[in-house]
Amino acid sequence: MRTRIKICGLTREDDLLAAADAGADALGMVFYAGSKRCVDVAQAARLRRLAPSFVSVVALFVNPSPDDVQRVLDEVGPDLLQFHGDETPEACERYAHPYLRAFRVGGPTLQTQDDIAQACEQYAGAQGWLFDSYSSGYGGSGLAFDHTLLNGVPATKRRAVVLSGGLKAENVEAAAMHVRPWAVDVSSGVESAPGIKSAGRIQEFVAAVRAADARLTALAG
Ligand SMILES: O=C(O)c1ccccc1N[C@@H]1O[C@H](COP(=O)(O)O)[C@@H](O)[C@H]1O
Repeated sequence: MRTRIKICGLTREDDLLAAADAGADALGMVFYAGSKRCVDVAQAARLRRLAPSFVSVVALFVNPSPDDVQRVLDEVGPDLLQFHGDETPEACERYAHPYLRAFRVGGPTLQTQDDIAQACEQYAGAQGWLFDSYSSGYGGSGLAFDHTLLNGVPATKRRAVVLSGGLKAENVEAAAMHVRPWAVDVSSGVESAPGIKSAGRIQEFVAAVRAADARLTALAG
């Protein structure tokens, strides 16, 4: 049992290296002008080159134009795309590139376990389903949601589940024990200011996830 960890919203070289050194499996960069964590393509390409082998790079978009996504694919070369807006399945799949579909749980169309089950079915082509909380912006709010709604995810699809939304060192162990996701994703919870990560907070977050893994392994054994 090893819950994968994505650290999102990286904007600085030192932060990216701190996340990799702490044991992150994935490093996220935001290409959404409405975010305080938005990076331009040139900076993202520099950051991407620093990512060590066997650590994935994820490019996050909110309702992007196809040209913008293609430019990031060509110039940054992310391993995964993350669509965090209102993109249709067709819009996510047009690049023939693996992607995460983010669902903003608690929003008008995602209120119940059935709503979530339907959303998962609609985006069956996604590499993973990322569950974030609904907020007035599109994400990175630091807000959590009712994790019991994830009982709507088909039981056979645990490997698709990425839990996010308001996670931090203080709550991720309990959240991982309850949801048992494949991966967790965090942005605000490891920051000292928007877009400025704290190496100490990242290390605490990773340690808390590993504590959940140890407890889940003991329970399984
Ligand atoms: O990080 C952002 O600024 C952002 C902007 C727009 C959409 C998504 C964004 N981040 C993602 O939001 C979730 C939750 O973040 P938090 O830990 O609650 O701050 C996470 O998946 C980020 O990748």
